[in-house]
Amino acid sequence: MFHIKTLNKISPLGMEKFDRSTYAWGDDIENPDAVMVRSASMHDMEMPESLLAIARAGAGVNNIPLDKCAEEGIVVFNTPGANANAVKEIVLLGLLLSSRKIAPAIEWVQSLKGQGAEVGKLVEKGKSNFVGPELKGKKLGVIGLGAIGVLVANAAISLGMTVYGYDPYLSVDAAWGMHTSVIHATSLRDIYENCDYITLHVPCNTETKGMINASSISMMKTGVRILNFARGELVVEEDMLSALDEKKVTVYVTDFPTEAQLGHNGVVALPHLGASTPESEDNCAKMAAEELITYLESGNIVNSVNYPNVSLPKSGEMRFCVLHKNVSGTLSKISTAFSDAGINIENMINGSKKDYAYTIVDLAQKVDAGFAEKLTADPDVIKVRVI
Ligand SMILES: NC(=O)c1ccc[n+]([C@@H]2O[C@H](COP(=O)([O-])OP(=O)(O)OC[C@H]3O[C@@H](n4cnc5c(N)ncnc54)[C@H](O)[C@@H]3O)[C@@H](O)[C@H]2O)c1
Ligand SMILES: O=C(O)[C@H](O)COP(=O)(O)O
Repeated sequence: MFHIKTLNKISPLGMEKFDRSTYAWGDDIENPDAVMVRSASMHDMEMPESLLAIARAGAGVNNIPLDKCAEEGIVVFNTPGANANAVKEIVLLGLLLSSRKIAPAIEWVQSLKGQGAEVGKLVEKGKSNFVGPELKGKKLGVIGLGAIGVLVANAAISLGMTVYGYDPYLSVDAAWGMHTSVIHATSLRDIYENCDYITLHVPCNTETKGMINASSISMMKTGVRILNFARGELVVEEDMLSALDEKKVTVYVTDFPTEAQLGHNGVVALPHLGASTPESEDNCAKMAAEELITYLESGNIVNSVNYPNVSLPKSGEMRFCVLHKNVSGTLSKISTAFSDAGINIENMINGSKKDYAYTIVDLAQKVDAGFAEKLTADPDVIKVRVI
């Protein structure tokens, strides 16, 4: 029986993937084999010894201590692209919200309640306060051309915008999916100096944290509109609020509001709604559940963010799954341990990601599962599972 702890509300369509005869799940599970999470922060959580894997039903994994998990042999997954369409759609809304003064206009119209037959006249008189520019013909800079950035770039082309895209780590798949009219920005400066609208679609990490700050804003066009549906920490808050006060930035649309931003002139704040559609919640939950089932039942790793993706069709009678450090000699130590014990390896695969590696060993015959302890005795071996 596998036990899955849920730290957020996860779509039932995902949880239904787990077979009730072999899985139990809930938010009160103790000593779980796996965790399903959305945005709940796991940084201060004690990781139970039983924990083998964490699946983030979503894209951003900055709520999970990835290195600590890797050190403890806990494989972390996310669900690449599963919520990208939902975010693309809300970014299009964000572009319009940043241009057409829609939020204050809606608020103002509501304030006319009680004006009776005068409402029509008041609307016509007041509407000039809410004039805003069209998107067509304007320049949009997309920073980060992954699952979301590419969809946003392509959609903006359809709206008649000129799109600049910046991503020094662009994947081949993303390049194939991108509209050929997207202009290749070779530096952030290209984006900052040229664009009327800038939208962020990068992960939050040590490289990107605070990338929008006084210095980067100083390179931008006066009146620029900035959209942040990626993570609040990408933007230095004080610098953004000053830039709004100085009218250097016209509008900052954010999905990650803070106390200081609420009510600040030029801030359009949404309550982290990017992925909140039934479709994306279902997609993410289903993909996350499938990743956990695959890992727990076969040891194959698909879509991990802290261990390499390694899959091997199961052959033979017994499988050893070895999570280990990516240091030279470990792989040969593992295979030598089997051959020294006279155990024949039927099939074997290995992969590495930064400091960590994963090896799957299939054996033609069953051996004493206690052999796993022999492998774990090696200081470079983190965890061994026998399936
Ligand atoms: N608001 C929401 O609800 C919501 C929903 C989904 C994702 N997100 C956020 O959006 C981010 C992107 O999501 P995604 O699904 O497109 O992820 P993704 O991994 O498909 O794409 C991220 C892209 O950023 C690029 N990148 C990384 N570092 C970069 C840098 N320094 N400069 C430029 N590009 C860089 C990568 O090469 C990759 O192409 C997530 O990490 C998450 O934080 C927010
Ligand atoms: O990174 C993500 O996928 C989004 O921020 C969505 O977060 P959520 O699952 O909490 O809505």
